[in-house]
Amino acid sequence: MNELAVLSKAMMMERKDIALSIVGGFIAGIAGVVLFSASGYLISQTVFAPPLYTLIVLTALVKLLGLLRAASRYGERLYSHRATFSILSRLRSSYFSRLIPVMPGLLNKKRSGDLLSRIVGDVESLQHYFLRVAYPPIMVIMVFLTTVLMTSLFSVWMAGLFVLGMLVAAFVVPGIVLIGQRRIFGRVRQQRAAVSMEVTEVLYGFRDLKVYGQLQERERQLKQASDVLTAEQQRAAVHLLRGQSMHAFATLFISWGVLALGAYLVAEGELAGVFLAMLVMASLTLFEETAAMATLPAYKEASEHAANRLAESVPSAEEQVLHPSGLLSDDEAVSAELSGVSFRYEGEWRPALNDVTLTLPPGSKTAVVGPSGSGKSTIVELLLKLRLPTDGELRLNDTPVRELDESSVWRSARVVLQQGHFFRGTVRDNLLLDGDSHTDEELSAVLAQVQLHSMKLTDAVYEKGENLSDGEKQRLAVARACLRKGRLWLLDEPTSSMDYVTEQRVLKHLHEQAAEDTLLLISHRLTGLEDMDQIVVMDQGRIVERGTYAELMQRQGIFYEMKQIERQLVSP
Ligand SMILES: Nc1ncnc2c1ncn2[C@@H]1O[C@H](COP(=O)(O)OP(=O)(O)OP(=O)(O)O)[C@@H](O)[C@H]1O
Repeated sequence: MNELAVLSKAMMMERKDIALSIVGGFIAGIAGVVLFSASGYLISQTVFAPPLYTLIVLTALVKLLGLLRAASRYGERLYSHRATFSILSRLRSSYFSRLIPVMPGLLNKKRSGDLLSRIVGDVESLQHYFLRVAYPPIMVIMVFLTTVLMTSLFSVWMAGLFVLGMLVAAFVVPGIVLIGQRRIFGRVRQQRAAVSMEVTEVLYGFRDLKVYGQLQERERQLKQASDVLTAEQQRAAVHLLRGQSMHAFATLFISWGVLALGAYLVAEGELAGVFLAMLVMASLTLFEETAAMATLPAYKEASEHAANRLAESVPSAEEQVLHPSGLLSDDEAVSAELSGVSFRYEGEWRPALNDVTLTLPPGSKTAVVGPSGSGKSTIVELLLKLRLPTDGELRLNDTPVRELDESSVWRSARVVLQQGHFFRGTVRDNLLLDGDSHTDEELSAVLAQVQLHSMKLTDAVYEKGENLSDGEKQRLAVARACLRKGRLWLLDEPTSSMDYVTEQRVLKHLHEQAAEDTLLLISHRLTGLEDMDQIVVMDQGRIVERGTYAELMQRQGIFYEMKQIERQLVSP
């Protein structure tokens, strides 16, 4: 299902508000046409000095129509905007729910700035679809047909001219506006994506750009891209205004035509003169209602393009594997089994994991060691179902991971990744990330357990944890994991930036808390691994050695050599 199909579905769900807004818009449109026609008729009638009650009735009717028009226009705006915002929120949730599962792979292909531009700009563009694309033709057709029907009661010729005018206003003018529009709006979109990319690059790389003396140059490029975007947006706005002016000119021209034809029909005795002003006023008001048709092609094109861009960044609902329903139980420690698992990142020729077979029995403690780039973190990503194996099978609690609901996997896992993310807010906000409720006493106790005794829950945390040291960030990430309920601990170098004493205390606490759970620890240091049930040594995506600490030391293989090197480095 692409975004336009999602949009249509969302519109169906808001059908009550949409129906009410159509009724409101129709009443407002017809009330406007009748109001101005009645005013024209009233002015013409006064020339014949009619009885006072005629004028009183007409004046009262005009006032009543004025009130009706205002009230129904208000209702139309209220319901149509309410429907629009509900549709927008449905679109956002639908887009995000399809985006999240493919996010890790997507960031490999798209720059985050481009993705941001899609999430914000394109989803936002779709909000115009109902108000500016789907709604105006319905309204115009309803108001127009009713007016033509009423006009034909006075003169068929005049009704014919109205039809001609409508063809010009609804097809010819929008057709002309369409010429060149794709190019102009395409450039705006392209440039908007370019600016988003520049902004994210400058924001993410601010410090490095500054230190390497490149900041000014990047700022200059950003300003340049922003200036080009402004110029393109101006061009697009001028294009839209040109369309609107063309529409105003064409409809005014048609009203002059109505006046000329009316005068001719009056002179020929085919139309009573008292109706002339009424028909001219009706045409002026009717064509005012069609103004939205002039900008319709622009919004239609923008919405369709946005829908395509969104559809291209996430697989459609049909393409996605049916949402698996398997759940991991929180009551028992999780078991994991990788059988001949290989994994290759998209676009890479070399597999990050190559025929890996590994079992993590429930409640076991496993350490994974090995040189940088050997595939250790990739195992964690697969266990978290952030990515699926290219080959082989991965089972959690004896269920193939493909059949498990991702949220259930994430709920069962306590994760500390190498680069944990911290949000702007307080320490408390960052601890309560998963929405679980914990008392302040519990939170403070966990902070103490991870050796953050001096940190207060109200302490500020800057964006990306800028005001915390790397070791503090790691301890806060460990605290976050400790507060969760899952029975599978996945710790990717959780203590690499801590001093030796703190590291030992934090690891001791982790072992105590995870005593009954399954734990996988990726470690760059080879100390403190004596109590592990198994140690797995990886190199170039393969498991090259495995066993307990004692077994590996006795075998005097790769682990033993690594240990000797570490010992020499620590005490030369
Ligand atoms: N997002 C990615 N896209 C493409 N290749 C990747 C990606 N992430 C990792 N790789 C590659 O996959 C291989 C394994 O990476 P992985 O992060 O699993 O290694 P690691 O053993 O955890 O390394 P380190 O100890 O440095 O964290 C590396 O060659 C790396 O370049």
